Amino acid sequence: MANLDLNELRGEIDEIDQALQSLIIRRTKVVQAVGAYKDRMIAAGGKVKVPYRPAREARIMRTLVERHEGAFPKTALIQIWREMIAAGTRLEAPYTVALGRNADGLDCWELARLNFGCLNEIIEFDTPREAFNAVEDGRAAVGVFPKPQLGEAQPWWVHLSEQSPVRVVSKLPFGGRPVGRGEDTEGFVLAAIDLEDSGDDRTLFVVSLSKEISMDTVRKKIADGIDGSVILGFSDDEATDRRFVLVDVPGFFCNRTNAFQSTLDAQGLRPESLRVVGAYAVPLAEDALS
Ligand SMILES: O=C(O)C(=O)C[C@]1(C(=O)O)C=C[C@@H](O)C=C1
Repeated sequence: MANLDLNELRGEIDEIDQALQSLIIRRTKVVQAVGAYKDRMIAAGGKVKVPYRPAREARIMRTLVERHEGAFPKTALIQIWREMIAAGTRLEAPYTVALGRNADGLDCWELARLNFGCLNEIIEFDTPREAFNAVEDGRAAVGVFPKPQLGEAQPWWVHLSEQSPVRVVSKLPFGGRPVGRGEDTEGFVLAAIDLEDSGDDRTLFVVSLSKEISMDTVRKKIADGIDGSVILGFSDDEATDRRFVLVDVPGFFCNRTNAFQSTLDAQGLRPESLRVVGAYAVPLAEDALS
């Protein structure tokens, strides 16, 4: 009798597996149609050639987590979709990942593997400049770089210049950390794509200020001006008296740089220049995943 029940249950699992597989086959055909649409846009002169759309992915993941129920862990659910999305994106265009490390040798290999799936090649580079170049010249579709550290030497984000189409487009981990190695790492994804609003985002600015203003003053004034803003890094320009500061601001500010400029002016910081260097979907909170 027990055996009979087991066979019945396994029969039901087989049925479910087949239904899931049929849906994956169907989803893949739709993703290929999206790829063909993007190809037509590129042929018509569209400049964005990388199929990665992190804002759309963030919306998909948030919806999955919101409607989930039952015992299956949400982080594992997300990982199933990560594999599906990464494998499908690869059908749209080559999807190589450039891995940047910081001056301490830290990288985000585990985060890159989890986010971009088991199939995509991860190329490791010795310097942030080399990894950045690979994204810029199209040898890699995306780059994964460790979260900047305050006061670090040669930060990678100084390469996000006005002349470069490369931007920060996503933060990792988005939903669920690696278990064990890499569990404490955080990173940013870089790509040469347009910044899109996911509905819950943060924006990264590089602000050029006089070195005469102390970092304590900068920190205090920016924190007073914008609730929830964080300074992620700073880098002194050797040749001038300028200092570049990387500021992470809540909200999607890409079309509203004036608002940020006015806030800094009101705080008396008067930046010489101010640029958006990225925007990213706010990752899922740990408690939303439990
Ligand atoms: O919606 C798109 O633009 C797609 O290419 C489809 C898809 C997906 O598999 O759902 C794949 C890659 C993108 O990063 C986002 C979503």
